[in-house]
Amino acid sequence: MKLILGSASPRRKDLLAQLGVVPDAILPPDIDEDPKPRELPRPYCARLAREKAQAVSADPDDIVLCADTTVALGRRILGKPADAGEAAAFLTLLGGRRHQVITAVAVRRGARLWSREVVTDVKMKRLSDVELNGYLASGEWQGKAGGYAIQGLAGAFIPWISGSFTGVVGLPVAETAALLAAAGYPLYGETA
Ligand SMILES: Cc1cn([C@H]2C[C@H](O)[C@@H](COP(=O)(O)OP(=O)(O)OP(=O)(O)O)O2)c(=O)[nH]c1=O
Repeated sequence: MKLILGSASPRRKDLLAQLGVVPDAILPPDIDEDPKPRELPRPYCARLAREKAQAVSADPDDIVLCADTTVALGRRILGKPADAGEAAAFLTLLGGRRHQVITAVAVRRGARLWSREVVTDVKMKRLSDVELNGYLASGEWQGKAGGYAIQGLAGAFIPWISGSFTGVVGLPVAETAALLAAAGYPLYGETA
């Protein structure tokens, strides 16, 4: 049995390491991340995590771990901004409001799949022009759902969350540990 992390995200590798888990291989899947018409954020996020897990090729006994993080403003899905202009638009929408960060985790072993979604409420303060421009110049928005990363400079914009900090960063470690255990991964070194 091998553990395959199906993710290009360095955050996910680091959060797994927090659990003492080092993947045997990292095989990022390449799937279409476009939402379907009228698709809501939570089902969208869950679908993407499952599709990522199905897209990684693995031996029947291997465990594949994938996740997706989606920022939701009401029914609206804010993905990874294409450019600084879109990041500015997202941050302007998010500032002064509460939004949700959903991370869906999917673990697959052969034909069996275990998955969970973790929803965290996040409050972002309204950003001044200096804060917004400084953040855009940092480049930290790149590759981040909603155009920000709580674990970096944008932490200064977030006075309050309710839910899972590691979920916002990209991999909720408590739920991930439970899913890995369900799939038979020896998390605490135990042998089957
Ligand atoms: C909201 C938020 C998101 N993010 C990141 C986590 C994810 O890497 C990214 C959302 O994009 P995802 O599509 O979930 O993941 P990814 O494209 O980085 O990697 P892969 O699909 O290969 O697993 O946003 C943060 O790092 N901090 C945050 O505060």
